[in-house]
Amino acid sequence: MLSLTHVDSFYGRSQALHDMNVTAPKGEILAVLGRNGVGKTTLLRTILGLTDRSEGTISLDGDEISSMPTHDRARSGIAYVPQGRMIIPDFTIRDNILMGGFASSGPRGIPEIVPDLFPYLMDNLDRPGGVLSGGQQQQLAIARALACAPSLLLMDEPTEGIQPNIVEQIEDIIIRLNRDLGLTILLVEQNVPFARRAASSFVMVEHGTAVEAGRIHALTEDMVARHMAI
Ligand SMILES: Nc1ncnc2c1ncn2[C@@H]1O[C@H](COP(=O)(O)OP(=O)(O)OP(=O)(O)O)[C@@H](O)[C@H]1O
Repeated sequence: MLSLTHVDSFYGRSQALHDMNVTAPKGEILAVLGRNGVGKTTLLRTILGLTDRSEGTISLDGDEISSMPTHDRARSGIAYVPQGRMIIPDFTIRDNILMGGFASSGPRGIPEIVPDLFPYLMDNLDRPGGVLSGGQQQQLAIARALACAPSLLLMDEPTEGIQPNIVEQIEDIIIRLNRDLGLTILLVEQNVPFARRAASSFVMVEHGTAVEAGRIHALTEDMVARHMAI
């Protein structure tokens, strides 16, 4: 289980998270919902220690991680699929995947599940990452995250900017990562129907804090309208 208790987080002097409390049960998907700019990405970055400073408690499976440097948080089993995917275009698909393994202390290589989940990537390991479509790059970003053998995956709008006919494939893969591999996933998502389909629980973020949270069936249309409508 991941839990954040009374977490504040800062970029320089600017405070982006205020008294944030979040619980992500082990082996479940937690949907992180809210409008643009409310602090969802900052929440993921804070869990990894990537903001300038944070206060409060962050614990993963009972271990306090908030004083650890980012590389130790990655070693403790946290992987990140960032918004925009951040593929290195001149690196091959193979090297982009292997790069993820350097974040872990375990064996390095292409994760066993990759051929099954992403046959196209396996068939094109020597092609540069930059030639891939948005959907294929998202697959690559997920494969790279899996290369550090994580127990917790932080995913930032994984279907954003992807062709509609590929979105469903990515969604199914995210659900498989949870159901088949047992990964705990924090899923930042604007697509509420997908969040309802995939997640067991949700947290609604506004002004850098959690304003609603609960099991996914408790997410009402009224909450969505109040906190997500533009
Ligand atoms: N590197 C940064 N330096 C300073 N302020 C930042 C930085 N990144 C984000 N912020 C500010 O922190 C607040 C939260 O931004 P964040 O990107 O976490 O929101 P978000 O909910 O993920 O939005 P989006 O859906 O647009 O990514 C915003 O006010 C933003 O301007």
